[in-house]
Amino acid sequence: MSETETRAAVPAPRAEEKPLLKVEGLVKHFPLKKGLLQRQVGAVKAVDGIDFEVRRGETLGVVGESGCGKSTMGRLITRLLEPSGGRIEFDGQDITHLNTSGMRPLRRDVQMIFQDPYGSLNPRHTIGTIVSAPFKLQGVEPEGGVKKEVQRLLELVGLSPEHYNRYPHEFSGGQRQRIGIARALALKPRMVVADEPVSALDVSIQAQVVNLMDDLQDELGLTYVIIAHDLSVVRHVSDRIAVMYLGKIVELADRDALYQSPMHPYTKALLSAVPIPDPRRRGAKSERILLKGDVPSPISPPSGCRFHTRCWKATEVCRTTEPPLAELKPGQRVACHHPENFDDQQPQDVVLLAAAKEAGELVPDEVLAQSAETSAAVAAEVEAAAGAEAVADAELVAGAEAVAGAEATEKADAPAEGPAETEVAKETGDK
Ligand SMILES: Nc1ncnc2c1ncn2[C@@H]1O[C@H](COP(=O)(O)OP(=O)(O)OP(=O)(O)O)[C@@H](O)[C@H]1O
Repeated sequence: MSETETRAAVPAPRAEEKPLLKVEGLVKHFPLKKGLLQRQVGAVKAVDGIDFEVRRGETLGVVGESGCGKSTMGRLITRLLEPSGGRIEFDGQDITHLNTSGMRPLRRDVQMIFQDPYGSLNPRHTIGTIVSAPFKLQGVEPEGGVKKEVQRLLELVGLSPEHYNRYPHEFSGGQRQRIGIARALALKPRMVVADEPVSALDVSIQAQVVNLMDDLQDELGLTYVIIAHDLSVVRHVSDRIAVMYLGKIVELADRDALYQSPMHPYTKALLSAVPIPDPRRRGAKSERILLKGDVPSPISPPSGCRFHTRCWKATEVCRTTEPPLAELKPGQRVACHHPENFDDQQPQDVVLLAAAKEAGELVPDEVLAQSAETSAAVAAEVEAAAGAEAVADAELVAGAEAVAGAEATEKADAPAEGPAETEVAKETGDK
C-alpha cells in the first residue's frame, strides 16, 4: 500500500471530549558540556519529539527499555523539567514554559509518585510531616485540620492513622510506597504520573500497590500516566499504552489492540519478553524475540527509524527515512515501515539490512512459518524461499545480497554505545 493509500485509510478524528493533557512535539535535550569552558559538545536527546494525549479518567501506560526517555517525559509533563521544545497543554492551558508562580495551581492538579519508596521519603521526618507537606507548601487548610486529613489519607491507602508519628524506616517497601501515594493524593490531584511505582517492590507486594492505585482511581476519578520498563505491570491497569524507544513513541494503542496485535516490531519484542497468562496466547510463547544489545546512545541515535539497528525486519528505507507515527488502524498509531499485523508500508523495499539478518537469527524458523502475524514482507520472503521451514534461511539469503554494501554503511552509521552513556552520566552528574 502506498503512503497516500495508508493515509486515506485513517479515519477522521472522533469528536471526543477534550483530553486532560495534550503533548505536541515535546523535546528534551540535555546539553553535553566539556572542558574548562564547559563548551557544549553535543546533547543527550532524551525525549525527541513526541505527541500524545491523556484522556480524562484513563490510565496511559508508558513502556520502554531503560534509557529510552520515559522518566524524562514524566518529569516534563509534571513540569519538574523545562522542555527544550514542543508544547504541553493541561486542561486546555498551555503550561510548557510556566514559571514557578504560574505553576503553583498546577502543582495541586498534577502529582508524581516516584519509583524509590526508600529514597523519596525523608528519613528524619515523621509520616505525618511527610504527608502533610503538600498542604503546607500550598498553604491549604483542609476541612477538619491537617492532622485529621492526613490520617484519613493514611486510611485511604490502607495504613493505620496511628502511623502518623512513625518514621519511614519503620515501614516496609510496600507500606512506604503507600505513604508516597498518600502524599501524592493529599491535594486531590486530577492527574498522577507514577514513575515505575512498583518496580522496587517485591512481586507479591507489587500487585497490592497496583490494585490500590486502581481502586483509588475509581474512587477519586484520577487520571494516571504510569511509567514502566516492561509490559507486565501496565498491562493490568492501562487503558492505552505508549511504547517508547530512544526518545520517540513508536506505538500508541488501546491496551487490548496492543496485546492482541502489536504493530511495531519493538512492541512485539517487548511483549514476547513477558510471560503470557492468557491461555489463548499461550501458543505465542514460542515467539520469544530476544533483542540484541542495548538501546543505542541517545547522543547520536541511529538515522531513519531508530530501531533499525536491532530490528529483524529492517530494510534500507528504515535506515534512511524516519517513519511517521501514523494511525494505521483506528486508535492504533505506529511508526514503522514494515509493521506487524498490517500491510507493509514499503513493500518494494525487501532487502534486509545486515543488522536485521543478525536479529532475524533470534527468531525461530517455525515462528515465522506458522505465525499469521508476521508482516507481508516476511510472508513474501517465505513464499519465495519455497518452504515454511526455510524462512530464516530465506531472510539470510535475501539479506546476504545486500550485506556487503549495507553492512559497510550500517557500521559507519552505528552510534556510540555504552561508554558514551557513562560519559554523559559523569558529565552531568545529574542522574
Ligand atoms: N539530567 C540529565 N542530564 C543528562 N542526561 C540525562 C539527564 N536525565 C536523563 N538523562 C539521559 O536521558 C536518557 C533518558 O533517560 P530517562 O531516565 O528519561 O530514561 P528512562 O527510560 O526513564 O530510563 P530508566 O528506566 O532507566 O529511568 C538517558 O540516556 C539518561 O542518561
